[in-house]
Amino acid sequence: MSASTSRQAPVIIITGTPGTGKTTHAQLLVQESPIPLQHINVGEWVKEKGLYEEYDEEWQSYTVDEDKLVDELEPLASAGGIILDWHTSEVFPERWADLVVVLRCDHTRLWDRLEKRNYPLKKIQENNEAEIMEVVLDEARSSYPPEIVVELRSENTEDLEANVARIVQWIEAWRKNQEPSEQ
Ligand SMILES: Nc1ncnc2c1ncn2[C@@H]1O[C@H](COP(=O)(O)OP(=O)(O)OP(=O)(O)O)[C@@H](O)[C@H]1O
Repeated sequence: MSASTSRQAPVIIITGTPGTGKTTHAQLLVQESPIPLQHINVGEWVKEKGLYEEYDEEWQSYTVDEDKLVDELEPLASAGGIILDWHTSEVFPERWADLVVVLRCDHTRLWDRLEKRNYPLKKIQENNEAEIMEVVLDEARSSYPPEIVVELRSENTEDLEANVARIVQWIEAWRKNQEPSEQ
């Protein structure tokens, strides 16, 4: 059992290869959730709060200072009521997580989404390969108990809406579980 028993609201991690739809899901979930949730786009946080060691020009990405990141997020995770949106999950301690959603997408569709962002070819290839090899899914499965890791397809709007509805149902059930049982 996670540390959630002392929280009023859960910690939901939404992970997946870049472009699978984490931010799109998190934004809709904030709107649909029966309880207030704060969406933390971890990549943006890292930039805004300077939680990185350096900027890698070649890969056009930041090398994250993971210790600083975890320290910064700790109070928020302890309080609960957050969605952590990031392409990697193993950095977040197991005790934080109540639900880990891993978004998946067909790799050709993913390629198109990343191309639209004008990513360098190398970065598109790397992400595409990671999606095919299930890197993010494997990482989540090796970092959290299997019963809290859910793999969901994110190909189209129907998937998006169904996934968010499913997470909302999970939140309702989580809330019920937190209520003290009647004697
Ligand atoms: N289920 C979906 N149906 C249709 N379009 C989607 C879906 N998921 C994502 N997209 C589209 O794909 C693009 C990338 O989505 P988004 O920014 O949410 O991905 P991400 O996983 O958060 O990426 P990153 O890790 O780089 O932040 C956006 O243009 C978004 O509209």
